[in-house]
Amino acid sequence: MKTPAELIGDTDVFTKDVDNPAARELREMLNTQDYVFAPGMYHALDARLAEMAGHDAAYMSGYSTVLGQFGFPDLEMVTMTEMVENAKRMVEATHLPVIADCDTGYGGIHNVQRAVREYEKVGVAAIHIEDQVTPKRCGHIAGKQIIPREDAQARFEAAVDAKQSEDTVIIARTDAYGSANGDWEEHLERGRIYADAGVDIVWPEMPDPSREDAVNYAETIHETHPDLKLAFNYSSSFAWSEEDDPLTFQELGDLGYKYQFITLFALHSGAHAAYEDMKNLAENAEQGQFDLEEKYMDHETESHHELSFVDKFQDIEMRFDPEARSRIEGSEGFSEDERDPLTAEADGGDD
Ligand SMILES: O=CC(=O)O
Repeated sequence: MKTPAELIGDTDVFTKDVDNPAARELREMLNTQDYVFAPGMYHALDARLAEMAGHDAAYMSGYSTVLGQFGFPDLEMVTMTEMVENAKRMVEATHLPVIADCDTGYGGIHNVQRAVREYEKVGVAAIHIEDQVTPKRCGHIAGKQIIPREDAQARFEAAVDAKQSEDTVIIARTDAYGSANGDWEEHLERGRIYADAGVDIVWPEMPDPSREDAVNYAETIHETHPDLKLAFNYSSSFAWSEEDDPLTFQELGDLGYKYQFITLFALHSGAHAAYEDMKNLAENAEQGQFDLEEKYMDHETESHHELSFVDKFQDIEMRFDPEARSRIEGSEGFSEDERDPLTAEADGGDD
């Protein structure tokens, strides 16, 4: 028999070592590449597509998740549990390290610590936490406000302290510049304070795509923290293509913005494509399907059966179920030998 006090002893019962190989891989890339880039996305298939397309990492963007999975604006209406669940699905769907949005940490110090651990448990390589009040809002929706410096420092110290794997990467975002109660000097000072709190990367959220601000921030903070890695949001809220001379990824990498991402890249890409194709279908009936097939036949994304690794799952069936082989061979539909579901003579795999 033990008392609760004896049970907890000198150790924190909530602390369990976690191995985080994805975080080690991300750290290795951050230390050796000019920069690490991740497209923003919100679901498992996009994470797999990012890997197929040759990206370094997959970024579970908060805005993408709340809009893509719930249809909400980015106003912290989705819970930590729902965010972690989404991150878990993405981690399981790809070999890429996943960097995930952890908003404000979802409450006070205990919530922040729990959030760090929950994300680690599902295999996320890195999370970012910001210094806005809870509930937060997208950095580019008017009305954002930051918590006092001391509270923010405590938030980040608690996040670093909560890590179960020393490899897990903590990114501290400051929203000071462009908020209702912050300014440029606060933006810089908070970056320094968060770096001193032990975070791995500082993300200064910028209100516009200004080169001057990006350069100024990096040069100024590196005067006091020369080795500090920065993150840069090549934000989907800006019209980069309308800039006369937009910042380039390489230029940002040279400035020390070692982690770069485009928040809603896959969401915009998917929304645009799906809307146009659905409009065509609404206007032109089956011709809409013929036109879509023309776009994806013979393309890497042609087969949903291949994208979902059906043959691997059929192999597993055949290993564990003695009747699976004859069932698969004696029926119609996609199997390893019948790889092209669109042109297969007998195709029952139509879902
Ligand atoms: O903070 C970034 C995002 O929500 O995508």
